[in-house]
Amino acid sequence: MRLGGRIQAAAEVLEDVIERRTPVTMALRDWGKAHRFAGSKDRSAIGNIVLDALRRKSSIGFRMDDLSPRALAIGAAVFSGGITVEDILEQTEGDAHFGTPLTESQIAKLRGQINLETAPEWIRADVPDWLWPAFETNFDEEAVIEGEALTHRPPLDIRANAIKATREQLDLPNAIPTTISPVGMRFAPVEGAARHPNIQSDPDFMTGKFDIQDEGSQIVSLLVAAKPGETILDYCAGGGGKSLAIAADMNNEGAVHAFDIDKRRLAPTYERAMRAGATIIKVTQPPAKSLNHLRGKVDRVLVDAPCTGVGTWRRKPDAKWRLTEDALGRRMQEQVKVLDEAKNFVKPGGFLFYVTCSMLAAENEAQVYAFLERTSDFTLLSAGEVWEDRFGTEVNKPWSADGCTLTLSPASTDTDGFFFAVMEKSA
Ligand SMILES: C[S@@+](CC[C@H](N)C(=O)[O-])C[C@H]1O[C@@H](n2cnc3c(N)ncnc32)[C@H](O)[C@@H]1O
Repeated sequence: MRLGGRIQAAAEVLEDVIERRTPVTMALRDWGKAHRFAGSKDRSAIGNIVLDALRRKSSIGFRMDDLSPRALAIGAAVFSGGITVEDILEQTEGDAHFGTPLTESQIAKLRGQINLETAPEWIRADVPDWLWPAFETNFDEEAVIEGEALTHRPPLDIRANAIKATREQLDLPNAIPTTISPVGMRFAPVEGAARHPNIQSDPDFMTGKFDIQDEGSQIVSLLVAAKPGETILDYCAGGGGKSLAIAADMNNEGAVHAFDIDKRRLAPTYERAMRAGATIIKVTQPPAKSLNHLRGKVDRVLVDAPCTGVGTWRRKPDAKWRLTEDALGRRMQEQVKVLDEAKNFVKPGGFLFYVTCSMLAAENEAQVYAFLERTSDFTLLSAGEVWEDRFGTEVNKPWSADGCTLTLSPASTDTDGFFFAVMEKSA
């Protein structure tokens, strides 16, 4: 396919996502099925334009003075994808697949006629307007920087599985060591139409020497600071990503109980633990009463709570525009529930960790403070001290709204957004 066909295809996929509210992965898959002639390079080029357009929907719409799927696709190709107006003019001349040629007005806008600096802050930050007050309250003068950093293409991070290999032993050309996690390697964000290597077919992946995990997720798992021989409960384990990281950090000695209310989400954990050789992971299927034998006995309980996923907007940009106040409210209710359930497993003198991949105070600090209000036997500890114990003082520090909890973000730590708090149960 030529450039014009790719841009037009991206516009069709965007129409499906924006106007019919189809999830972007499904819309791209459906397009691929209906256009089997398109090669893998075309698919990745189209995917990049679509995802870039969704990451920067507001700011591209402002700069193009047009929020239509076609304007967003053209704008994304130029403002994010490294394609010049001249490229488009030259390569689409007489190309029926591109549809209507660029107008004079579009050309002027693509050349920067409209200054983004004149836009309201929520547009410059590409944060939905209804969420902007919450974002501003949390990040104050950094709010635009934090929002804008969530519009960049993400890197691809892997975690060396210490049970089987160090990161130095992995053969991953083009990956560089992550700067905070001592077990991570990073493939830089792709440029233009490129895509990340398919590392799932790498022999070291298939034999469990590494797993795919964002550095932020690695970091919060390391901040649990689990010691070999301890008993850990990962109460919202999902597919087991953090259980695996914790088991490796414990040198595969002790026990990591992986539980999730949703057994379909938990299912991949069996196979992943086997591949990683993480024999200390014990998967417990719902209902939660199967965990009764652990009540009051666990050294460290991790609550990786269900949340809006604001911190993952770089990877799932359609979620940004799909999010509603109702959905946020539902997640907040679930967060109260998981904290109140999980706390019962912590032994006296043990620790409760509250983690989300959100960057909204309502799901983060506010949940922790409300929990401490209604629970008398937990004390909030300084997560900053845990951070320094683990990572020292030289690396990029996360944001902290209160000096006690931590918020990792693309802008502060060059990771996905994550919130981390640690509470100790009185002895
Ligand atoms: C953010 S995801 C966890 C991701 C996972 N820890 C990982 O690292 O891949 C939140 C999980 O909480 C689970 N969950 C929601 N309510 C729950 C509850 N009451 N008890 C246990 N798990 C719950 C959801 O099913 C979901 O898998």
